[in-house]
Amino acid sequence: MKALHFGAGNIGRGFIGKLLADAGIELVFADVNQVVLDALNARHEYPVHVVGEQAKVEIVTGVSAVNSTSDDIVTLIAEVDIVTTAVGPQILERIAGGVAKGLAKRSDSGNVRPLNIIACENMVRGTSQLKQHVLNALPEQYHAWVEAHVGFVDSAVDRIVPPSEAGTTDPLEVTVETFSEWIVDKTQFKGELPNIPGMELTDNLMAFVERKLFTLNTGHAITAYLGQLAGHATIRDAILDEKVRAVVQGAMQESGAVLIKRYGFEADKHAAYIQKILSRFENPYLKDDVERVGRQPLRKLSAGDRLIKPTLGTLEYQLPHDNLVQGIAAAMHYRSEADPQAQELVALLAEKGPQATLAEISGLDADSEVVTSVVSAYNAMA
Ligand SMILES: NC(=O)c1ccc[n+]([C@@H]2O[C@H](COP(=O)([O-])OP(=O)(O)OC[C@H]3O[C@@H](n4cnc5c(N)ncnc54)[C@H](O)[C@@H]3O)[C@@H](O)[C@H]2O)c1
Ligand SMILES: O=P(O)(O)OC[C@@H](O)[C@@H](O)[C@H](O)[C@H](O)CO
Repeated sequence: MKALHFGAGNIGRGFIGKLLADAGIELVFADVNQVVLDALNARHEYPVHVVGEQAKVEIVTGVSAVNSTSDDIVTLIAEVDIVTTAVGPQILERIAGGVAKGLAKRSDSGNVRPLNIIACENMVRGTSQLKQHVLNALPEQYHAWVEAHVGFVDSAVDRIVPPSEAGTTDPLEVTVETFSEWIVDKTQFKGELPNIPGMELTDNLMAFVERKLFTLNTGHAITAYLGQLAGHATIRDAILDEKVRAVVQGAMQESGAVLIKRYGFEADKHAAYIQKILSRFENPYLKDDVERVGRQPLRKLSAGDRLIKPTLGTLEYQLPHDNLVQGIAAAMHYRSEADPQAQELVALLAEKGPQATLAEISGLDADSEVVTSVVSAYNAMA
Protein backbone atom coordinates (compact mmCIF):
# COMPACT_ATOMS: atom_id res chain seq x y z
CA MET A 1 0.00 0.00 0.00
CA LYS A 2 1.25 3.50 -0.77
CA ALA A 3 0.16 6.84 0.71
CA LEU A 4 0.66 10.52 -0.05
CA HIS A 5 0.30 12.86 2.93
CA PHE A 6 0.01 16.63 2.41
CA GLY A 7 1.57 18.64 5.25
CA ALA A 8 4.75 17.40 6.95
CA GLY A 9 4.09 19.69 9.91
CA ASN A 10 3.37 18.89 13.55
CA ILE A 11 0.33 16.65 13.17
CA GLY A 12 1.53 15.31 9.81
CA ARG A 13 4.85 14.03 11.16
CA GLY A 14 3.75 13.54 14.75
CA PHE A 15 0.51 11.65 14.18
CA ILE A 16 -1.02 10.83 10.78
CA GLY A 17 2.23 10.23 8.88
CA LYS A 18 3.53 8.21 11.80
CA LEU A 19 0.46 5.95 11.90
CA LEU A 20 0.64 5.34 8.16
CA ALA A 21 4.38 4.57 8.21
CA ASP A 22 4.03 2.41 11.35
CA ALA A 23 1.36 0.39 9.51
CA GLY A 24 3.95 -0.52 6.87
CA ILE A 25 2.47 1.79 4.25
CA GLU A 26 5.02 3.37 1.88
CA LEU A 27 4.67 7.06 2.73
CA VAL A 28 5.50 10.17 0.74
CA PHE A 29 5.00 13.58 2.37
CA ALA A 30 4.08 16.61 0.24
CA ASP A 31 4.96 20.00 1.67
CA VAL A 32 6.22 23.44 0.64
CA ASN A 33 8.87 23.80 3.36
CA GLN A 34 12.13 23.11 1.52
CA VAL A 35 14.15 22.56 4.71
CA VAL A 36 11.76 19.81 5.83
CA LEU A 37 11.58 18.29 2.32
CA ASP A 38 15.39 18.16 2.01
CA ALA A 39 15.80 16.64 5.47
CA LEU A 40 13.16 13.95 4.80
CA ASN A 41 14.79 13.02 1.48
CA ALA A 42 18.28 12.99 2.98
CA ARG A 43 17.42 10.83 6.00
CA HIS A 44 14.16 9.01 5.15
CA GLU A 45 13.41 8.88 8.87
CA TYR A 46 12.73 11.18 11.83
CA PRO A 47 12.30 10.98 15.61
CA VAL A 48 8.98 11.35 17.42
CA HIS A 49 9.32 12.15 21.13
CA VAL A 50 6.28 10.70 22.86
CA VAL A 51 6.22 12.51 26.19
CA GLY A 52 4.49 11.50 29.38
CA GLU A 53 5.38 9.68 32.53
CA GLN A 54 7.18 7.09 30.44
CA ALA A 55 8.81 9.12 27.69
CA LYS A 56 10.15 7.36 24.62
CA VAL A 57 11.57 8.25 21.24
CA GLU A 58 10.08 6.41 18.29
CA ILE A 59 11.76 6.56 14.89
CA VAL A 60 9.51 6.79 11.85
CA THR A 61 11.30 5.15 8.93
CA GLY A 62 10.98 4.62 5.20
CA VAL A 63 9.54 8.04 4.34
CA SER A 64 10.31 10.46 1.50
CA ALA A 65 8.97 13.81 0.35
CA VAL A 66 7.97 15.86 -2.69
CA ASN A 67 7.17 19.52 -3.21
CA SER A 68 3.42 19.98 -3.07
CA THR A 69 3.49 22.50 -5.93
CA SER A 70 5.39 20.16 -8.31
CA ASP A 71 4.01 17.70 -10.87
CA ASP A 72 5.23 14.87 -8.60
CA ILE A 73 1.87 15.23 -6.87
CA VAL A 74 0.02 14.46 -10.09
CA THR A 75 2.07 11.34 -10.71
CA LEU A 76 1.67 10.15 -7.12
CA ILE A 77 -2.09 10.68 -6.98
CA ALA A 78 -2.39 8.59 -10.11
CA GLU A 79 -0.82 5.64 -8.30
CA VAL A 80 -1.25 5.75 -4.48
CA ASP A 81 -4.00 4.03 -2.46
CA ILE A 82 -4.55 6.66 0.18
CA VAL A 83 -4.16 10.45 0.35
CA THR A 84 -4.27 12.28 3.68
CA THR A 85 -3.86 15.94 4.59
CA ALA A 86 -2.91 17.98 7.67
CA VAL A 87 -2.20 21.38 6.16
CA GLY A 88 -4.74 23.67 7.84
CA PRO A 89 -8.31 24.38 6.67
CA GLN A 90 -7.32 27.42 4.59
CA ILE A 91 -4.81 25.39 2.53
CA LEU A 92 -7.26 22.71 1.32
CA GLU A 93 -8.43 24.87 -1.58
CA ARG A 94 -4.79 25.45 -2.60
CA ILE A 95 -3.95 21.75 -2.89
CA ALA A 96 -7.21 20.90 -4.69
CA GLY A 97 -5.87 21.82 -8.16
CA GLY A 98 -2.99 19.32 -7.88
CA VAL A 99 -5.32 16.64 -6.52
CA ALA A 100 -7.73 17.23 -9.43
CA LYS A 101 -4.92 16.90 -12.00
CA GLY A 102 -3.77 13.69 -10.32
CA LEU A 103 -7.28 12.23 -10.41
CA ALA A 104 -7.59 13.08 -14.11
CA LYS A 105 -4.27 11.33 -14.78
CA ARG A 106 -5.37 8.34 -12.70
CA SER A 107 -8.56 8.05 -14.72
CA ASP A 108 -6.74 8.52 -18.07
CA SER A 109 -4.24 5.81 -17.14
CA GLY A 110 -7.04 3.33 -16.45
CA ASN A 111 -6.19 2.85 -12.76
CA VAL A 112 -9.47 1.69 -11.23
CA ARG A 113 -8.05 0.61 -7.86
CA PRO A 114 -9.98 2.39 -5.11
CA LEU A 115 -8.40 5.59 -3.78
CA ASN A 116 -9.41 7.09 -0.43
CA ILE A 117 -8.74 10.70 0.53
CA ILE A 118 -8.91 11.78 4.20
CA ALA A 119 -8.45 15.38 5.36
CA CYS A 120 -7.27 15.46 8.98
CA GLU A 121 -7.98 19.08 9.87
CA ASN A 122 -9.75 20.73 12.77
CA MET A 123 -12.97 21.38 10.93
CA VAL A 124 -16.36 19.76 10.47
CA ARG A 125 -16.33 17.47 7.41
CA GLY A 126 -13.08 18.88 6.01
CA THR A 127 -12.75 16.10 3.42
CA SER A 128 -16.19 16.92 2.04
CA GLN A 129 -15.04 20.53 1.66
CA LEU A 130 -11.84 19.37 -0.05
CA LYS A 131 -13.97 17.24 -2.38
CA GLN A 132 -15.95 20.31 -3.41
CA HIS A 133 -12.73 22.24 -4.16
CA VAL A 134 -11.41 19.26 -6.16
CA LEU A 135 -14.61 18.94 -8.18
CA ASN A 136 -14.52 22.68 -8.90
CA ALA A 137 -11.02 22.23 -10.33
CA LEU A 138 -11.77 19.00 -12.23
CA PRO A 139 -13.25 18.95 -15.77
CA GLU A 140 -16.86 17.69 -15.70
CA GLN A 141 -16.00 14.64 -17.82
CA TYR A 142 -14.13 13.07 -14.84
CA HIS A 143 -16.80 13.62 -12.18
CA ALA A 144 -18.66 10.33 -12.62
CA TRP A 145 -15.35 8.41 -12.61
CA VAL A 146 -14.35 10.12 -9.36
CA GLU A 147 -17.70 9.30 -7.75
CA ALA A 148 -17.19 5.65 -8.71
CA HIS A 149 -13.55 5.17 -7.71
CA VAL A 150 -12.55 7.78 -5.10
CA GLY A 151 -13.71 7.81 -1.48
CA PHE A 152 -13.71 11.20 0.24
CA VAL A 153 -13.65 10.18 3.89
CA ASP A 154 -14.28 12.68 6.69
CA SER A 155 -12.43 12.32 9.97
CA ALA A 156 -11.84 13.66 13.47
CA VAL A 157 -8.24 13.94 14.62
CA ASP A 158 -7.01 14.51 18.16
CA ARG A 159 -3.45 14.68 19.47
CA ILE A 160 -1.81 17.78 20.93
CA VAL A 161 1.36 18.41 18.92
CA PRO A 162 3.07 21.75 19.55
CA PRO A 163 6.13 22.78 17.53
CA SER A 164 9.31 21.15 18.81
CA GLU A 165 11.15 22.71 21.72
CA ALA A 166 13.10 25.84 20.91
CA GLY A 167 16.74 24.91 20.82
CA THR A 168 16.42 21.74 18.74
CA THR A 169 18.45 21.90 15.55
CA ASP A 170 16.56 19.04 13.93
CA PRO A 171 13.82 20.32 11.57
CA LEU A 172 12.13 16.90 11.63
CA GLU A 173 12.01 16.25 15.37
CA VAL A 174 8.50 16.35 16.77
CA THR A 175 7.14 16.08 20.32
CA VAL A 176 3.72 14.58 20.95
CA GLU A 177 1.50 13.74 23.91
CA THR A 178 0.72 10.09 24.63
CA PHE A 179 -3.01 10.48 23.86
CA SER A 180 -4.19 10.15 20.27
CA GLU A 181 -7.49 9.56 18.47
CA TRP A 182 -8.19 9.38 14.71
CA ILE A 183 -11.78 8.50 13.85
CA VAL A 184 -12.93 8.15 10.24
CA ASP A 185 -16.33 7.77 8.59
CA LYS A 186 -16.42 4.16 7.44
CA THR A 187 -19.47 4.75 5.27
CA GLN A 188 -17.47 6.92 2.85
CA PHE A 189 -14.66 4.50 1.85
CA LYS A 190 -14.30 2.98 -1.58
CA GLY A 191 -13.09 -0.63 -1.66
CA GLU A 192 -12.02 -2.59 1.39
CA LEU A 193 -11.78 -0.77 4.72
CA PRO A 194 -8.10 -0.22 5.52
CA ASN A 195 -6.60 -1.80 8.63
CA ILE A 196 -4.36 0.91 10.07
CA PRO A 197 -3.66 0.48 13.79
CA GLY A 198 -4.71 3.73 15.50
CA MET A 199 -7.38 4.57 12.91
CA GLU A 200 -10.87 3.96 14.30
CA LEU A 201 -13.87 3.43 12.03
CA THR A 202 -17.35 4.75 12.82
CA ASP A 203 -20.69 5.20 11.11
CA ASN A 204 -21.53 8.09 13.46
CA LEU A 205 -18.74 10.53 12.64
CA MET A 206 -20.56 13.82 13.23
CA ALA A 207 -20.97 13.00 16.92
CA PHE A 208 -17.21 12.39 17.26
CA VAL A 209 -16.21 15.45 15.19
CA GLU A 210 -18.45 17.78 17.19
CA ARG A 211 -17.50 16.17 20.50
CA LYS A 212 -13.82 16.80 19.80
CA LEU A 213 -14.00 20.21 18.09
CA PHE A 214 -16.62 21.67 20.44
CA THR A 215 -15.07 20.36 23.66
CA LEU A 216 -11.29 20.11 23.34
CA ASN A 217 -10.85 22.87 20.77
CA THR A 218 -13.45 25.13 22.41
CA GLY A 219 -11.67 24.80 25.75
CA HIS A 220 -8.22 25.03 24.18
CA ALA A 221 -9.02 28.27 22.34
CA ILE A 222 -10.54 29.89 25.43
CA THR A 223 -7.53 28.82 27.51
CA ALA A 224 -5.29 30.53 24.95
CA TYR A 225 -7.32 33.74 24.71
CA LEU A 226 -7.98 34.20 28.44
CA GLY A 227 -4.45 33.02 29.15
CA GLN A 228 -2.93 35.69 26.94
CA LEU A 229 -5.10 38.36 28.55
CA ALA A 230 -3.89 37.20 31.98
CA GLY A 231 -0.25 37.38 30.83
CA HIS A 232 0.42 33.64 30.45
CA ALA A 233 2.65 32.39 27.63
CA THR A 234 1.70 28.70 27.67
CA ILE A 235 -1.46 26.62 27.81
CA ARG A 236 -0.23 24.86 30.96
CA ASP A 237 0.33 28.14 32.82
CA ALA A 238 -3.04 29.44 31.63
CA ILE A 239 -5.05 26.39 32.70
CA LEU A 240 -3.34 26.35 36.11
CA ASP A 241 -4.73 29.88 36.65
CA GLU A 242 -7.93 29.24 38.63
CA LYS A 243 -9.80 32.17 37.05
CA VAL A 244 -9.00 30.98 33.52
CA ARG A 245 -9.75 27.37 34.38
CA ALA A 246 -13.18 28.16 35.80
CA VAL A 247 -14.30 29.84 32.55
CA VAL A 248 -12.71 27.15 30.34
CA GLN A 249 -14.36 24.34 32.28
CA GLY A 250 -17.66 26.25 32.32
CA ALA A 251 -17.52 26.82 28.55
CA MET A 252 -16.79 23.14 27.88
CA GLN A 253 -19.74 22.23 30.10
CA GLU A 254 -22.02 24.69 28.26
CA SER A 255 -20.92 23.32 24.90
CA GLY A 256 -21.23 19.81 26.34
CA ALA A 257 -24.84 20.41 27.35
CA VAL A 258 -25.58 21.10 23.67
CA LEU A 259 -23.73 17.95 22.56
CA ILE A 260 -25.59 15.85 25.14
CA LYS A 261 -28.92 17.15 23.81
CA ARG A 262 -27.92 16.77 20.17
CA TYR A 263 -26.19 13.38 20.27
CA GLY A 264 -27.49 11.76 23.45
CA PHE A 265 -24.05 11.44 25.08
CA GLU A 266 -24.14 10.18 28.65
CA ALA A 267 -23.65 13.17 30.99
CA ASP A 268 -21.19 11.44 33.36
CA LYS A 269 -19.04 10.14 30.50
CA HIS A 270 -18.97 13.60 28.95
CA ALA A 271 -17.98 15.12 32.29
CA ALA A 272 -15.07 12.62 32.46
CA TYR A 273 -14.10 13.53 28.88
CA ILE A 274 -13.87 17.21 29.96
CA GLN A 275 -11.72 16.34 32.99
CA LYS A 276 -9.38 14.29 30.82
CA ILE A 277 -9.02 17.26 28.45
CA LEU A 278 -8.21 19.62 31.33
CA SER A 279 -5.46 17.24 32.44
CA ARG A 280 -4.10 17.14 28.86
CA PHE A 281 -3.93 20.97 28.84
CA GLU A 282 -1.91 20.76 32.09
CA ASN A 283 0.61 18.30 30.59
CA PRO A 284 3.95 19.26 32.21
CA TYR A 285 5.89 17.57 29.42
CA LEU A 286 4.56 19.78 26.59
CA LYS A 287 5.36 23.44 26.01
CA ASP A 288 2.41 24.68 24.00
CA ASP A 289 2.29 28.44 23.45
CA VAL A 290 -0.98 30.34 23.67
CA GLU A 291 -0.02 31.85 20.31
CA ARG A 292 -0.13 28.45 18.58
CA VAL A 293 -3.46 27.50 20.08
CA GLY A 294 -4.99 30.96 19.53
CA ARG A 295 -3.73 31.20 15.93
CA GLN A 296 -6.05 32.48 13.20
CA PRO A 297 -8.71 34.08 15.42
CA LEU A 298 -10.97 34.95 12.46
CA ARG A 299 -11.24 31.23 11.61
CA LYS A 300 -11.88 30.42 15.25
CA LEU A 301 -14.60 33.11 15.47
CA SER A 302 -16.36 31.98 12.27
CA ALA A 303 -19.91 30.60 12.33
CA GLY A 304 -19.11 26.88 12.14
CA ASP A 305 -16.09 26.86 14.42
CA ARG A 306 -15.38 26.09 18.11
CA LEU A 307 -16.69 29.28 19.73
CA ILE A 308 -19.73 30.41 17.76
CA LYS A 309 -21.21 27.02 16.78
CA PRO A 310 -21.56 25.81 20.41
CA THR A 311 -23.01 29.20 21.34
CA LEU A 312 -25.59 28.87 18.55
CA GLY A 313 -26.40 25.45 20.01
CA THR A 314 -27.09 26.99 23.42
CA LEU A 315 -29.49 29.41 21.74
CA GLU A 316 -31.19 26.55 19.88
CA TYR A 317 -31.78 24.57 23.08
CA GLN A 318 -32.19 27.62 25.37
CA LEU A 319 -29.19 26.69 27.52
CA PRO A 320 -26.75 28.96 29.40
CA HIS A 321 -23.72 30.39 27.57
CA ASP A 322 -22.11 32.91 29.95
CA ASN A 323 -18.68 31.23 29.81
CA LEU A 324 -18.76 30.86 26.01
CA VAL A 325 -19.54 34.58 25.84
CA GLN A 326 -16.42 35.28 27.95
CA GLY A 327 -14.40 33.11 25.59
CA ILE A 328 -15.64 34.92 22.48
CA ALA A 329 -14.91 38.29 24.08
CA ALA A 330 -11.39 37.14 24.99
CA ALA A 331 -10.84 35.93 21.41
CA MET A 332 -11.58 39.46 20.18
CA HIS A 333 -8.74 40.70 22.41
CA TYR A 334 -6.26 38.22 20.92
CA ARG A 335 -3.09 39.90 19.64
CA SER A 336 -0.15 38.44 17.72
CA GLU A 337 2.35 40.34 15.60
CA ALA A 338 3.07 37.16 13.65
CA ASP A 339 -0.53 36.29 12.79
CA PRO A 340 -2.14 38.03 9.79
CA GLN A 341 -5.64 37.19 11.06
CA ALA A 342 -4.86 38.81 14.41
CA GLN A 343 -3.73 41.92 12.53
CA GLU A 344 -6.92 41.89 10.46
CA LEU A 345 -8.96 41.59 13.65
CA VAL A 346 -7.24 44.64 15.12
CA ALA A 347 -7.91 46.62 11.91
CA LEU A 348 -11.58 45.58 11.87
CA LEU A 349 -12.04 46.53 15.53
CA ALA A 350 -10.43 49.94 14.93
CA GLU A 351 -12.57 50.60 11.87
CA LYS A 352 -15.95 49.20 12.95
CA GLY A 353 -15.93 48.68 16.71
CA PRO A 354 -16.62 45.36 18.49
CA GLN A 355 -20.33 44.97 17.70
CA ALA A 356 -20.08 45.24 13.89
CA THR A 357 -16.76 43.35 13.86
CA LEU A 358 -18.17 40.36 15.72
CA ALA A 359 -21.30 40.33 13.55
CA GLU A 360 -19.20 40.40 10.39
CA ILE A 361 -16.77 37.65 11.45
CA SER A 362 -19.27 35.31 13.10
CA GLY A 363 -22.43 35.86 11.09
CA LEU A 364 -24.32 36.59 14.35
CA ASP A 365 -27.01 39.28 14.21
CA ALA A 366 -25.39 42.56 15.35
CA ASP A 367 -28.50 43.43 17.38
CA SER A 368 -28.85 40.05 19.05
CA GLU A 369 -28.70 39.60 22.81
CA VAL A 370 -25.64 37.36 22.52
CA VAL A 371 -23.65 39.98 20.60
CA THR A 372 -24.64 42.60 23.16
CA SER A 373 -23.41 40.28 25.94
CA VAL A 374 -20.09 39.64 24.17
CA VAL A 375 -19.53 43.37 23.60
CA SER A 376 -20.16 44.10 27.30
CA ALA A 377 -17.71 41.35 28.29
CA TYR A 378 -15.20 42.61 25.69
CA ASN A 379 -15.41 46.18 27.06
CA ALA A 380 -15.11 44.93 30.65
CA MET A 381 -11.94 42.99 29.72
CA ALA A 382 -10.37 46.04 28.09
N1 LIG B 1 -0.92 20.33 16.07
C1 LIG B 1 -1.99 19.83 16.65
O1 LIG B 1 -2.05 19.70 17.88
C2 LIG B 1 -3.18 19.41 15.81
C3 LIG B 1 -4.02 18.40 16.31
C4 LIG B 1 -5.14 18.01 15.58
C5 LIG B 1 -5.38 18.60 14.36
N2 LIG B 1 -4.54 19.56 13.89
C6 LIG B 1 -4.86 20.12 12.58
O2 LIG B 1 -3.89 19.65 11.64
C7 LIG B 1 -3.70 20.65 10.65
C8 LIG B 1 -2.21 21.00 10.61
O3 LIG B 1 -1.83 21.53 11.87
P1 LIG B 1 -0.33 21.51 12.38
O4 LIG B 1 -0.37 21.87 13.80
O5 LIG B 1 0.33 20.25 11.96
O6 LIG B 1 0.26 22.73 11.53
P2 LIG B 1 1.74 22.93 10.99
O7 LIG B 1 1.84 24.34 10.61
O8 LIG B 1 2.73 22.34 11.93
O9 LIG B 1 1.76 22.01 9.68
C9 LIG B 1 1.18 22.37 8.46
C10 LIG B 1 2.11 21.92 7.35
O10 LIG B 1 1.48 22.16 6.10
C11 LIG B 1 2.46 22.65 5.22
N3 LIG B 1 1.84 23.31 4.08
C12 LIG B 1 1.46 24.60 3.94
N4 LIG B 1 0.99 24.82 2.71
C13 LIG B 1 1.07 23.63 2.05
C14 LIG B 1 0.73 23.22 0.75
N5 LIG B 1 0.21 24.05 -0.16
N6 LIG B 1 0.96 21.92 0.42
C15 LIG B 1 1.49 21.04 1.31
N7 LIG B 1 1.83 21.40 2.57
C16 LIG B 1 1.62 22.67 2.92
C17 LIG B 1 3.34 23.55 6.08
O11 LIG B 1 4.58 23.81 5.47
C18 LIG B 1 3.44 22.71 7.34
O12 LIG B 1 4.54 21.82 7.28
C19 LIG B 1 -4.59 21.83 11.04
O13 LIG B 1 -5.81 21.71 10.38
C20 LIG B 1 -4.79 21.62 12.53
O14 LIG B 1 -5.97 22.19 13.00
C21 LIG B 1 -3.45 19.97 14.58
O1 LIG C 1 -5.09 23.65 15.01
P1 LIG C 1 -6.09 24.75 15.33
O2 LIG C 1 -5.53 26.10 15.05
O3 LIG C 1 -7.43 24.50 14.71
O4 LIG C 1 -6.33 24.65 16.91
C1 LIG C 1 -5.26 24.79 17.80
C2 LIG C 1 -5.26 23.67 18.81
O5 LIG C 1 -6.42 23.74 19.59
C3 LIG C 1 -5.23 22.30 18.11
O6 LIG C 1 -4.19 22.19 17.18
C4 LIG C 1 -5.13 21.17 19.14
O7 LIG C 1 -3.83 21.08 19.63
C5 LIG C 1 -5.55 19.86 18.51
O8 LIG C 1 -6.80 19.98 17.91
C6 LIG C 1 -5.53 18.71 19.49
O9 LIG C 1 -6.09 17.59 18.89
